[in-house]
Amino acid sequence: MSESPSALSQWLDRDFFETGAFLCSHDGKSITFAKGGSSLLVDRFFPTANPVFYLKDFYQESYLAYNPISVKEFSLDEIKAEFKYEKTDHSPISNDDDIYEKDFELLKSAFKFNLKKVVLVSRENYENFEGEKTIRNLIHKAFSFGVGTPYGYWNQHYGVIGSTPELLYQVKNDVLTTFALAGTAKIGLEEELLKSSKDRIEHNLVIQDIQEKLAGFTSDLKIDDTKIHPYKSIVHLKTDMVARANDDIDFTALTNTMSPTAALGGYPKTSSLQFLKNSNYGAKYPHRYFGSAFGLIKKDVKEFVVSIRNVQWEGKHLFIESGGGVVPDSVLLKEMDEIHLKRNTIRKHYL
Ligand SMILES: C=C(O[C@@H]1C=C(C(=O)O)C=C[C@H]1O)C(=O)O
Repeated sequence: MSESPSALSQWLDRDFFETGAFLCSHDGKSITFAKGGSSLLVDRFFPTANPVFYLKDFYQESYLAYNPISVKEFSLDEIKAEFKYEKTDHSPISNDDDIYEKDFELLKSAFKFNLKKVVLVSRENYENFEGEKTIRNLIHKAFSFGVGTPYGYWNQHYGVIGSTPELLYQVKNDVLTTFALAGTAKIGLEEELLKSSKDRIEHNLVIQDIQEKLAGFTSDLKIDDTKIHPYKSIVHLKTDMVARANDDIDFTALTNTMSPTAALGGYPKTSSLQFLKNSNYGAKYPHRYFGSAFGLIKKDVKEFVVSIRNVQWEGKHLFIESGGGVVPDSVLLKEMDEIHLKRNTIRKHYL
């Protein structure tokens, strides 16, 4: 007897592979898939009860708003049964590590001014996005990664699929959940990371940044102790934060204010973004979604993750971006190692 097709395989069609999205909830309990429909550039979230996905521009207060034709929740078992990996070759063709080095030197002199931390990024490029085959492979990989929150979004021009360790915020009922995640080491070096003053400085700037930003939107903020957070072959410093959300919260304003936090932009926000826009990397890639907010607004939950630890594509061209926080005490070779640790963890699993 042949097996009957699952609800997921019946729902999947060409629309999904042209424009689609998915997001796993922070507690891992529900996985929302979306297909078809269109994306448009907006400055404000829609006042609608229908679920809408938003991807923020890293540098600007504007969003790609994705309003799908069909939205459905599927179980992890259904997803794992549907999306299988089909072998393919994505050899690296180039990277921007030379630009990273130049920006690192520029930044070191900029620290004399009003800057405490900037998150510099590099990327590696690979051959050949292959449409449905690549999307299926990447979805399989995002859900078999083992840590983080699987997410993805694509249209005919741009796409991103990954499993992120970082929640920007979740608001459920009147509770806002978030955390500071910054400070990185290889697995096995947990004690050194907890004791590293450079990593503590980077991390505490993220706590301070989130605390300052939440002040206008929440009350009763509680900040937990800083702990180790494992992510495959990497460990991070993580501090949980929870607050009571104000009744009249404006989610566009909250997302604009929170993103990017000092974990992805820098501290203070305005001058670090100014530095990044004017950097060699910013000049080469003036349009950027890496490290920005991606999320879902629906009636009872508002949830945004930070778009990192992913594979992205533009046209046929695939790439992985990775970054790390730079403070005045940072050393170039160590920062490059951190970028390579993050990049290799993603490349080994996904490509
Ligand atoms: C920028 C990335 O990660 C971010 C930067 C970190 C750091 O500087 O230590 C740690 C976690 C993330 O907040 C990335 O994954 O590329």
